[in-house]
Amino acid sequence: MTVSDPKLAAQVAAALLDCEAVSLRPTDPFTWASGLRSPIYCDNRVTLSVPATRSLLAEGLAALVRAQFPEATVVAGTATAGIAHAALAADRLGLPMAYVRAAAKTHGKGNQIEGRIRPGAKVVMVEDLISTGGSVLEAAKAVQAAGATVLGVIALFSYELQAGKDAFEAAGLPLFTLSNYPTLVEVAMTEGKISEAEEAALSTWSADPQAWSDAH
Ligand SMILES: O=P(O)(O)OC[C@H]1O[C@H](OP(=O)(O)OP(=O)(O)O)[C@H](O)[C@@H]1O
Ligand SMILES: O=C(O)c1cc(=O)[nH]c(=O)[nH]1
Repeated sequence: MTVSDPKLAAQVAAALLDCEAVSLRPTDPFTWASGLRSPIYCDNRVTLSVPATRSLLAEGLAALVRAQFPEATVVAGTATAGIAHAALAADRLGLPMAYVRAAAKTHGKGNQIEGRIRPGAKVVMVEDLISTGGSVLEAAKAVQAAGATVLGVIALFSYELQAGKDAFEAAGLPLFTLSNYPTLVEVAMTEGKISEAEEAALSTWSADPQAWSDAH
């Protein structure tokens, strides 16, 4: 898991805080896609409603593809929250775009992959947010099963959980993100957007998210 530009990581963290994408609810925890319960939720979907932030993220993702995966032939979003960001980045890159559902449709064409990913394509997966990595890595498996090569994953944000790091290592896929949890907390503290008590609570959670989840 790599943040390639610390200055951009801080800028993206500040933008997420500014558009109120980040919520803290320690006494009424969020349930994540993985089933983990958490005191924090980062709703990157709201960035689509803020043009300046949306552009910052799209430019950042496109730059990641140019720098890390110049051989990419397709940009593929993970349904649903990764789709729009993949489309915005693909448009800037002039590359084909597709998206991958969590499961194949049970009607219509029965597709899991929408748009075209041909055998031999070199695909960069786009996700909005990485917690355990389960969603995007399942989507990557569908792309591989279609005969394409997955070069790696890019995302707006990662919690940097050990479970996520292990999952990417096991899948043999590199992950590059625009920002991450440590940067978010640092910027939130510097800007006075979280109190010392909230920082301490988040620190307890991030030291062992599974234990925190089990206890809540
Ligand atoms: O790394 P993971 O543990 O898989 O968690 C992250 C995933 O969870 C969220 O999706 P969600 O399932 O809430 O659906 P959505 O994208 O349709 O909003 C998010 O958009 C990621 O896809
Ligand atoms: O793991 C998740 O489901 C998740 C966490 C988070 O902070 N934001 C989000 O959209 N999903």
